[in-house]
Amino acid sequence: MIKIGLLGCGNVGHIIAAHAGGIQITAVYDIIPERAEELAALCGARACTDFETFMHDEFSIVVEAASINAVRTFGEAILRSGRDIVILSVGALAEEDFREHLVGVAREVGKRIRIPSGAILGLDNLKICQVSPPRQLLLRTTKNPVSLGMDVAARTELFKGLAHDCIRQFPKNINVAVALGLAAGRDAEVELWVDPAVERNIHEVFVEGEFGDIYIRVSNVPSPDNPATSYMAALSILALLRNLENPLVVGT
Ligand SMILES: NC(=O)C1=CN([C@@H]2O[C@H](COP(=O)(O)OP(=O)(O)OC[C@H]3O[C@@H](n4cnc5c(N)ncnc54)[C@H](OP(=O)(O)O)[C@@H]3O)[C@@H](O)[C@H]2O)C=CC1
Ligand SMILES: O=C([O-])CC(=O)C(=O)O
Repeated sequence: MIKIGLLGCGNVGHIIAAHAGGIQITAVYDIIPERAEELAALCGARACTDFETFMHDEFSIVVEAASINAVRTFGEAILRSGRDIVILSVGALAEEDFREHLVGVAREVGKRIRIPSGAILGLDNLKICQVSPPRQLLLRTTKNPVSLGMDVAARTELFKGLAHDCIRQFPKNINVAVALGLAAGRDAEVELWVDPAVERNIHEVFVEGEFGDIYIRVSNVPSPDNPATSYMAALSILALLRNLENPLVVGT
């Protein structure tokens, strides 16, 4: 059975714990000790109120569902401890220097950084763009203003530009754009909209290249405890973990 340590005991942490069949969560850590204690009690893990104690527990993978800052702070130490890391706050890898450093550490110690598909689809075959660079790679994200803690009366464009700039301004709402860029091998263009008429987190991906045209539209149910985060993102981590040891690998 795969043993994981869970870094981040918020919304995604709770969904993972609730559906962790076949996966043993041995330790959990959150910057807010009460959250770690509450989640630990739910899933039979050890509650850790500091990172060092967490790292002393027995697990082979850390699942990060905390924040970009958590990846920046703990990513290297996790890899150097001999564990793989699954990073949901993938926006941390938007900054090239940090990304190259972390990937260099992973290479040096022979460990892996895994990026789940999260709240988007298509990361598998978007890797063709690393072979055949696309003419266009655009993500249009539309969320209810509540997801961004805003109150607006009409559909409004909050951002238009490149993913690495967008994630700086909206670190909890556009990790998907960074994941798309990492899959495709180039920074994605992003439009971020809020619309009081939509109930879901809608991600539309437009790609054009010598291979043809791609349009993907994902209409995600927001998670119960954090509307900025789609429920699918937590399911995606569970699917990744369940398939880790499967000898049959599906998707590019
Ligand atoms: N790649 C993707 O497609 C997606 C990525 N995400 C990202 O996944 C992450 C988790 O999402 P979600 O569970 O909804 O978020 P939540 O805010 O519900 O939970 C995150 C938890 O981690 C804690 N935390 C934050 N920073 C640290 C740290 N440095 N050390 C320890 N604990 C920390 C938070 O505390 P506090 O509240 O005090 O910050 C909170 O308790 C977010 O970064 C989100 O943006 C989400 C959806 C899709
Ligand atoms: O990518 C993110 O940060 C969150 C997101 O858009 C989603 O969960 O739909």
